[in-house]
Amino acid sequence: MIEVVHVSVAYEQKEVLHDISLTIPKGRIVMMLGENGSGKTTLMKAMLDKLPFVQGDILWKQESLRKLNEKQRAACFSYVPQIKEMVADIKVMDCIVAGCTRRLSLFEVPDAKDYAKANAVLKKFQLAHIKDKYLHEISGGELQMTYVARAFLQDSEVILMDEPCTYLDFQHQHLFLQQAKQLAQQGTSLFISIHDPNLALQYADDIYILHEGRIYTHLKKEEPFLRRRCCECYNTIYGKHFALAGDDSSGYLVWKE
Ligand SMILES: Nc1ncnc2c1ncn2[C@@H]1O[C@H](COP(=O)(O)OP(=O)(O)OP(=O)(O)O)[C@@H](O)[C@H]1O
Repeated sequence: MIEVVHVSVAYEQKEVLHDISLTIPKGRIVMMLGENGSGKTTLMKAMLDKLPFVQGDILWKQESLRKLNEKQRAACFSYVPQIKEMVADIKVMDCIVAGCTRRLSLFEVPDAKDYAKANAVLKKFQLAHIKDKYLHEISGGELQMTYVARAFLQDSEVILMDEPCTYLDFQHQHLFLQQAKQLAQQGTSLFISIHDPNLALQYADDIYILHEGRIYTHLKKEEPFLRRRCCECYNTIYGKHFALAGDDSSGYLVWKE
């Protein structure tokens, strides 16, 4: 379990995240929604120790993450960055099996089992045909799925994903989130930033809505009137533009003219 405890983060002197507290429990999918610039990427980077905090702490099994060295941190987290952060231009298969390397010792290389796992995940994503292509030869959505596949192979306890659905078509969004759900059922914790509230309502166990650098609300799957409350929250933040189409157990948010 990861606990973010009263974290504030600033760029130069300007604070952009204010007093954030949230929990990512074991085996749950936690999704973070929020308008552009609300601070989702900033929070993920702070969790990865890429940005210093103004105040607060992030705890992993009740110990400060800041006490972990890079190797310990890598064993704990996998990270799927926004696609604008391009990794090296290598072949898709090499990129995915690279996910295994950090649990291997210095002189070990990925073995047949690792390649079999990589092939299996590509097959589940219906992308077996891209495995021998270079990253610059595939589409934005295929690149996104490649990064996701790499993270899924890392066997880390927590996976952080920054807007992984952005470039995915409708089918691949669901293929990816179905796999995420399976990983969560096996005990992995997933922390995903996303813009589509309907995907969050369908797949998240916890939803945090960020607004202007603060947590505006926390919705839990188990609580009643989840969809209605999410809709009310959007209407309060963004003006009365949203309605719930359908009932509270399966309805979805729509934009009203
Ligand atoms: N390197 C930086 N230097 C200064 N300010 C930054 C930097 N990166 C982000 N910001 C600012 O911090 C705030 C939060 O940005 P962040 O990228 O975390 O938002 P986000 O919620 O991930 O947005 P989006 O949905 O558009 O990806 C924004 O006001 C942004 O302009």
